[in-house]
Amino acid sequence: MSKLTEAEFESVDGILKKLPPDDYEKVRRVLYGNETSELELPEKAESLAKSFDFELASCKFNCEKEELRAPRIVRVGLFQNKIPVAPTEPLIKQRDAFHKMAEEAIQTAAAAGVNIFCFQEAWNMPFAFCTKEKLPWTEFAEPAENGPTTLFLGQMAKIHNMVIVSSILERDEIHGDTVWNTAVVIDNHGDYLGKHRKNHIPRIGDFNESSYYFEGNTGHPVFETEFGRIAVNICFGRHHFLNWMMFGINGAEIVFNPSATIGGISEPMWGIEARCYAIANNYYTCAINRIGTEVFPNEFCSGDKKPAHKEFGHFYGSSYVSAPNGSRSQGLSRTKTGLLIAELDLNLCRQARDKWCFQMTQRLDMYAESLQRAVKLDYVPQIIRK
Ligand SMILES: NC(=O)NCCC(=O)O
Repeated sequence: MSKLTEAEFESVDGILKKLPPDDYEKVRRVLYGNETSELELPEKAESLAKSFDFELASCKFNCEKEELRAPRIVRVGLFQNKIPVAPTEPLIKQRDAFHKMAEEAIQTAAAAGVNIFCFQEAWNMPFAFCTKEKLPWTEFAEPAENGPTTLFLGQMAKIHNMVIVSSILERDEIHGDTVWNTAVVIDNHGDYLGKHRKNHIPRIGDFNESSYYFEGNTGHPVFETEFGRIAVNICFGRHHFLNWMMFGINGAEIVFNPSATIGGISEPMWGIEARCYAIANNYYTCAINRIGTEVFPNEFCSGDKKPAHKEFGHFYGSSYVSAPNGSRSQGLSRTKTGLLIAELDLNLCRQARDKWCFQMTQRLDMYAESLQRAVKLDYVPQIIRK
């Protein structure tokens, strides 16, 4: 079933581009908004991507020049990947393979001038929560501040003067060895800047992660980096509009959404959600999804009356970037490991705010007061009846 799905088609954009050019341009404008262009990437980036067998795509968003503020140009790199070796391999072999793949991706991103690089959710392990088994999978959990992956990426960040957002399974050794789903932000000097723990934990289909970790307790941090103010809304958090809103209220200019999701659950929503909240909050959003079908050693059930199985569907990639004015990049492939480079001018956030006045018209005080009442046990919904 999933093999068939994987082979189904390469990308939505690939199909759209089969339209006659005039028709394509009309459809593109309505579906994707303001025109964007491709970047001219250095030959080195192209040849590295080719040698590592990644798709390499790019997008530049247009922004008006201002007289009093200089442009604030930032390049982001979104990396979507298959697992490089099977989940049946020894863990150390798996971890080394993930790190090798990361090094190749970051090297390629550096050659393309990337300032901020972001991985998909739990990028350095198979997405094994569907199995409901603890060992060996919880062995992948490591301290956010100084675990082997953070230390390794710290070196990469320093060498390449790049901020790196690394979404991993965290082991909090100080607080009872608890496990969390966490995004670690490493600054461009290679130092740990901070972390954010996934706020909303799915309980849908095989995405039943709640027996591994609890809902995050780190609020909605925005990380001030040399390349702009960034935040991370991890996977299932993208369905929660208040989650997105709080990152905006705290001043985010780019919100990354590292994800792991399969076609059977979310594909029709994928292109809408991160883009919708870029519009609502007038910041850039970067949605990154993993790729491929992961086959686990033991069968597991999905609670859907179907026979037990060893995999739960195809992760469809399709990573993309949306701008504060609603325009968006094309998506990466549904089937290939890939790197999307997008050039953003952060001035567009304020330009979109001045145009649409969403912040001025949003009436937060009214909703704060209504929500205060709505969460009370004795709340009576405001319904008018005859
Ligand atoms: N990893 C994760 O939260 N997946 C949930 C499925 C979805 O939100 O599409």
